[in-house]
Amino acid sequence: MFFGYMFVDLMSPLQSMIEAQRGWTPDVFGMYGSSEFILNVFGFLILAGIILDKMGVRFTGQLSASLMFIGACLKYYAVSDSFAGSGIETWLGSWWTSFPASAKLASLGFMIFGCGMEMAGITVSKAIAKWFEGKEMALAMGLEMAIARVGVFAIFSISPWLADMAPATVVRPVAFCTVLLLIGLLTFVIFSFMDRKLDKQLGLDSRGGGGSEEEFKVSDLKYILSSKVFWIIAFLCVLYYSAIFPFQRFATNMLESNLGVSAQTAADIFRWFPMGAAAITPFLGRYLDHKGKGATMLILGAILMIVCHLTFAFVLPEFPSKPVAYGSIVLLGISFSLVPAALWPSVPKIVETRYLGSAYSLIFWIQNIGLCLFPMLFGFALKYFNAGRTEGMPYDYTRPMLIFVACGVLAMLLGLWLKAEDRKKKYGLELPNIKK
Ligand SMILES: NCCCC[C@H](N)C(=O)NCC(=O)O
Repeated sequence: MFFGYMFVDLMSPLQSMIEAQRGWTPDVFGMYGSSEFILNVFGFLILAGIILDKMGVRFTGQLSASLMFIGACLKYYAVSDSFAGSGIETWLGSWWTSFPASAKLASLGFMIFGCGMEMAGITVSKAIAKWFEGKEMALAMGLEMAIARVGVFAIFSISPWLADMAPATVVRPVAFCTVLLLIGLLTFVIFSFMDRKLDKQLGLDSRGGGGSEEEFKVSDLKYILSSKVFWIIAFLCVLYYSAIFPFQRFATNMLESNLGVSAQTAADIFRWFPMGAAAITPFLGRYLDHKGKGATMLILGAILMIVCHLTFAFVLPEFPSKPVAYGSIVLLGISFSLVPAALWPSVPKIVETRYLGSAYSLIFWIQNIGLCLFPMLFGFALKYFNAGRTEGMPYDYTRPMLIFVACGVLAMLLGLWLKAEDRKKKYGLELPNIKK
């Protein structure tokens, strides 16, 4: 997950460079960002959940890590100098000419990578639920997410540095992260040996099932889909994350534009966002394990996000101050700890273990629809509200940022609804995970 999250965001601090070197304008950049989720949205994630519940975490984990690596190799080729001037480039550049050939192939690679990445995400969640059921599950999930966030911090630091080495190029960071993904694949193979040992100790079959639980059937999906609380969690997830991950891809340029600083300085400021989240998420996970209050954390997280996005939209353009930027980034980091720390461990409380893979995949699927649409929507809004901008001028982010504010408001309302449902139906979302 560490290397996966690095790969996802390696281009985020390089928006200006990729625009200058490969002609990726903000709308192209936004569409490239969305491509990570396209195949998932068109059904791959549902299939991934079924594969996970049928085949178990070992097979699915290795398959997903392989897809991530294959997608990364394709993206590397797309931005490499050997692609420039090749026959494939000429052909890809001959249609839909406003979308550069390199962006088309990079997007295809990112799509394949995205299938693996999301499949790995649900696999890791199910594996943690399997290893830590009735124990420190939220802490374990919090630590996993913290490691992923450190990956984002690392790439916001490393990517501009690698790219800026003479001769400045976007190819170097892509190559670096592709190698890391190969190492990631190998680490999952090692995990698989450990997981097989756990199954032997627990007396489970080769896909990690066969204990007291019944086997998963595709028709079981109806139990998940007919649950109201499942839909509340799924919509809260899509709204919240749609205002985080797509924002993350534009945040460096937003800070560059609002503060009038270089891409490197902006990335140096923004990288503290995932780092703040990484530092706090495990503590919140531990708090949840021992004290509970999951639904309350979701509401609080959404409120903090609204405050931060309003600050980016209205305060920073008027007062381009670094302390204000740092303050909002840290607050957003706290929000980004509260919501994930509470959201993912809530899922095993509302569905049975045998369809946990499918439940996570359905939530990820709905979330991916948002993650796919919002970078495009935001990219288009940015271009639309900056119609008169000439090359080299900063972008005006004020009105586009209201898209993210609206997501936060709706997520907060869903959090309140979830808390009310939990009070009525006693799902235990406000209760601790550790059973004494
Ligand atoms: N590619 C970055 C998006 C990851 C989305 C993933 N479905 C997810 O929600 N992961 C949990 C998290 O909090 O990062």
